[in-house]
Amino acid sequence: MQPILETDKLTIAFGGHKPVNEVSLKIMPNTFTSIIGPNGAGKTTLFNLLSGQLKPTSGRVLMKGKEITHLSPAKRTRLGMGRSFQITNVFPSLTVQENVRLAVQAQAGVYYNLFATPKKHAHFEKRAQELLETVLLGQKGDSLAKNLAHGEKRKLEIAMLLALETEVLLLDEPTAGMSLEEVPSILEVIRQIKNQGNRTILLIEHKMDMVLSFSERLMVLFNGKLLAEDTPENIMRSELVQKAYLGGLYDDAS
Ligand SMILES: Nc1ncnc2c1ncn2[C@@H]1O[C@H](COP(=O)(O)OP(=O)(O)OP(=O)(O)O)[C@@H](O)[C@H]1O
Repeated sequence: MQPILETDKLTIAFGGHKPVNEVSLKIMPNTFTSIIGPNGAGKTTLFNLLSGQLKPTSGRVLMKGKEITHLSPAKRTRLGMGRSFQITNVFPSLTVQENVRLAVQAQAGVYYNLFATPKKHAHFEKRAQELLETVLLGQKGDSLAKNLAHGEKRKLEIAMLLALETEVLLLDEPTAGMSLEEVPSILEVIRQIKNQGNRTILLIEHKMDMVLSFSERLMVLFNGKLLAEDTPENIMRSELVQKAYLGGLYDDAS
């Protein structure tokens, strides 16, 4: 089977420093992979390279076997790659429902028209409502986006990514900045999306309990290098990884 996402010796250098250094990875379709590693290991930089926010110094990024190394983030989104929490087109003064409906319409090629024909409108509205239910915002459709709590905004962003029919979902610390009460429901959202079984999810996360409960594969980044890639069980047993962790180099796993 062809990987849905692949990198080949992906490298970015800032001066002499290489936060991502010859990383070659393969992500298979409909899998859940977490990327772990200490602060500064290069995880977010790797996401920036995958999503196109940064261009590599060398190496390649491929999606479904097609090279996308030089495509803009918008073009990658159109190919089905979505990164959460970087959505710039949430309209704060529109309702939650309207925001998701516009994303559904954008995917259908009917841009920024709040007043589509009644039949189409009903179809878009129904799809928007389904997505809101997937992200547990089914009761919040009429709220203005700007009035949502932080965790709810993140759920809205995920609904909009799903509306764009994102096949590859890049989640960068989805529970960061959330109150303790907000965390379980975002975990439930991620679980539901995983259980639908039709998305490939890449997660950057420090919370090891979350990583272990979701992931089929783990990738360990260390000093910009891919130190290990395996099942969570094997990674946890790996001497190399334990050395990195126990050597005091990884002190923020919680
Ligand atoms: N634009 C940039 N210019 C120079 N250095 C950068 C730039 N972006 C990232 N870096 C450096 O790359 C390294 C990796 O940072 P990155 O944010 O990718 O790590 P991380 O693994 O995501 O860390 P954290 O877990 O703390 O989020 C850091 O040393 C950082 O200072």
